[in-house]
Amino acid sequence: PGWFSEISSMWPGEAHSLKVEKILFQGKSDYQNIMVFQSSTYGKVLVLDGVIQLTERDECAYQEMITHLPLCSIPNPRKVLVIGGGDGGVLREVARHSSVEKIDICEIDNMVVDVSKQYFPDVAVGYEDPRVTLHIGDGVAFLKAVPEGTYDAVIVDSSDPIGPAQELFEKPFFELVAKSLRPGGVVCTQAESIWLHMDIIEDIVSNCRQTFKGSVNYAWTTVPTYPSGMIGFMLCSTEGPPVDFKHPVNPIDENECQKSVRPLKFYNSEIHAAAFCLPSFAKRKIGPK
Ligand SMILES: NCCCN[C@H]1CC[C@H](NCCCN)CC1
Repeated sequence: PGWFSEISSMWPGEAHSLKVEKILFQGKSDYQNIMVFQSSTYGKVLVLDGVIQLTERDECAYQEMITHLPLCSIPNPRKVLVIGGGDGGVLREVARHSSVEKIDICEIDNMVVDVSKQYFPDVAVGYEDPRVTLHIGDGVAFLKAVPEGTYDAVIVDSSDPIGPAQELFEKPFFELVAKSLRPGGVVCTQAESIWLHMDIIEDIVSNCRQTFKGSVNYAWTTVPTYPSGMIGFMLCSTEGPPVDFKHPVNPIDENECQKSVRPLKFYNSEIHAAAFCLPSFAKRKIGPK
C-alpha cells in the first residue's frame, strides 16, 4: 500500500513510480541496499540502492536484447562471459544458444544472486544450466586473470556508474575486455539512456572507438520501468573477422522452443536491426562516423 518512487541524482527532476502491494525483502549486502517488492501492475520488482534493476513484466526486453544483440551477430558463439547480471536473466538468454559450450559469470554481490533465486525463479533459472560457472568477485580482477583471447562474447550487465559498477564504465575495463576477446569477438554493455546521459555515452563511445578496432555501435530498446523508458547498449567487436551488428548472421527464432525455458517475448531479427536506428540528436553525437 503506497508508492515506490525511483528518485536519483542520476536523473534529476524526474522519478518513475510504481504502486506497491507488499514489500517482500529488504537487506544490505557488502555493496548495496537490496529491496524486493510486489508491485500492483509490473509483478515483483528488484531495487538496488533505490534504483529499479528489473521487474517481472518488462525484464524480457532488457535481458533478451543485451544478450541476443551480440550473440546473434557472430556465427558460432562458444565461450561467453557475463560481468554483473547477478539476477541470472542474461544467463537464461545465453542458454538459448546451442552453440555455446561455456558460460562464465562474474558478479560482485552474492546477496543479489541469493535474492534473485528466492524471489525471481523465472529469472534465476539461468543458473540451472550446466554450462554456467558462477564467480563471486570484482569483474576487473576477474578479467586480469583471464588468458588473452578466451571469449567469443562478453556481456556487461551492470548497474549504473554511481555505485559498485563505476569502474565498468572506464577505459581500463574496456581494455581488459578487449584483451579477453578473440579476434572478431564481441562485447555488449549496458549503456544508459540518450535522453539522460548523452555526456556519459559520448565518453563511452570515445573510449570504445579507441579500444575496439572492429566496429562500435550504439543500440537501444524500450524498458518501461527504466528512467526515460529506454536503455542503450554499446556493441563492439575486436579486430579480426568483421562483425556487422545490424545484420544478425546467427538468428534465433522467436518460436524456437528449445529444451530451455519459455519462448522469446521481445527479441526478433527485425527488432535487432531496428535497435541501431538512432534519433537525429543522438546520431550527430554518437552515430557511426
Ligand atoms: N539484469 C538486469 C540488470 C539491470 N541493469 C541496469 C539496472 C539499472 C538501470 N538504470 C537505468 C538508468 C537510466 N539509464 C539500467 C540497467
